Amino acid sequence: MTRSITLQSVSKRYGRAARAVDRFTLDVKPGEFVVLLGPSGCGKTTVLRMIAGLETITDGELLLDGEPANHLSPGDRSIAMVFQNFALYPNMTNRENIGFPLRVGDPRGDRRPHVDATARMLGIEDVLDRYPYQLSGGERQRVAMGRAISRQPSVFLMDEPLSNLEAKLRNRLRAEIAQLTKELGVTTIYVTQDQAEAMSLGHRVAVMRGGVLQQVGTPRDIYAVPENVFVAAFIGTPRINLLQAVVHAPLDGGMSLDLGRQRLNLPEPLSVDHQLLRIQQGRQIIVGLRSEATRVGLPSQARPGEVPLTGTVEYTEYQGHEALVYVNIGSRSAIVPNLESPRPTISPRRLRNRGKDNGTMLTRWKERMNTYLSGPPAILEESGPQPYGPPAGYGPHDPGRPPVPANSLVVRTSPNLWLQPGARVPLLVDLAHLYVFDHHGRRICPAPAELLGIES
Ligand SMILES: Nc1ncnc2c1ncn2[C@@H]1O[C@H](COP(=O)(O)OP(=O)(O)OP(=O)(O)O)[C@@H](O)[C@H]1O
Repeated sequence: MTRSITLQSVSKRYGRAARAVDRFTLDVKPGEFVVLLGPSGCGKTTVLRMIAGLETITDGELLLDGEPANHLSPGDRSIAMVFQNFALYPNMTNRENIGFPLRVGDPRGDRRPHVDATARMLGIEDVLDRYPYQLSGGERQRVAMGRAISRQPSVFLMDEPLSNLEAKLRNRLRAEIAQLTKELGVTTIYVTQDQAEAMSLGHRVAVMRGGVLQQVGTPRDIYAVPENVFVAAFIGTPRINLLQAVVHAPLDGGMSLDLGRQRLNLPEPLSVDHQLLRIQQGRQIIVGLRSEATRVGLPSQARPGEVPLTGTVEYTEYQGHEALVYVNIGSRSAIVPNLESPRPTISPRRLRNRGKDNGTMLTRWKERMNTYLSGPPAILEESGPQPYGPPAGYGPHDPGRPPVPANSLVVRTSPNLWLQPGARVPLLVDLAHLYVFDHHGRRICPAPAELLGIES
């Protein structure tokens, strides 16, 4: 049996602290595999524990198969949890560990065939008669999964089950988990901080920040149409280039995005998406370009929709199958704070005003917007010369390497194109891959469906 899970505006407050989870709404279909993704402390585990019944729900409603479930005890929910630190009974063999849930259900039943079948599925038949301390990390995690499977749950909740394992094993087990949950067809919610893991495992991915759900969608959708700058920056390697810019839209001339020392000219006739940028005239915006949106090429080689820029090579990172070139184009990066560890916060002003004015539409709207993004998602202010240092998330950096300017644009190229630091390079930007975010961090290009009058 597999079941649906619905969270309707669910919140969790621990004591008097700010909400660890804030009005979280999600509908998980029977048999679906949904990944909760976000940095440390954003509330993922809390959501999982509320579904399992290990944490009470402060506000909102949990439905299992459409039935209210807030009041159900953990034992009545038919849910199995797998944690990152494999909680096995040390004084039981692995066979006894896997068979334990069966023993609880039917003390006299013959558990052997079931345990053997589960162990075969997980490839751990050889270690069944050993104790957990005699296993490798990967084997122990498989036994923990085996124990979860023997309960024949209708829901799997997995809390970073692979994070303690080394990279190769993690990749292998990741594939096994995908296969296993598909075979079992059990509804699964999987928590991780690793975007690559989320993208490869989830039918859908729910991105969280500071207790607030930012976006939920298929991996393809959240990569291709991130709703805000936080999602854009959290998904994808290398991290998306985010540049401070100003919309330049004179009444009598062409429209462009001013990046500092140069402009991205938007070709005429303007696309609908670009026409909608006109209302941002003179405003600070954020331009997002993934590394594959820009290539090294002369203006004469431009394909339709590509516009030229130039830059100076700062550094090249050889990756084997490709090279990442860090190019200075004279622009300034927009910094997305809290990508690593946002914490829910309540502003002192909100605290002071609490209780005084809780009625007006404007107040409620402001609250909703604040909650939606949980603090400013990007910093645009000039803050003097930026320190040189590798931008976070752009791959390994060892201390012996030359410093990489924080403002450089990362461009993906062929590994055969070796560009020396200091070289001037012509670049072509594919405007089909251009993102623009407003100063609140909301995506305005490609235009949100509701602005275009499209039902999403
Ligand atoms: N029992 C608790 N009492 C008080 N605060 C808690 C408790 N459990 C979690 N929190 C707080 O709630 C917030 C969300 O924590 P949670 O563990 O859900 O985040 P997470 O996204 O799962 O983090 P991680 O990826 O590091 O496990 C954090 O600020 C955390 O400090």
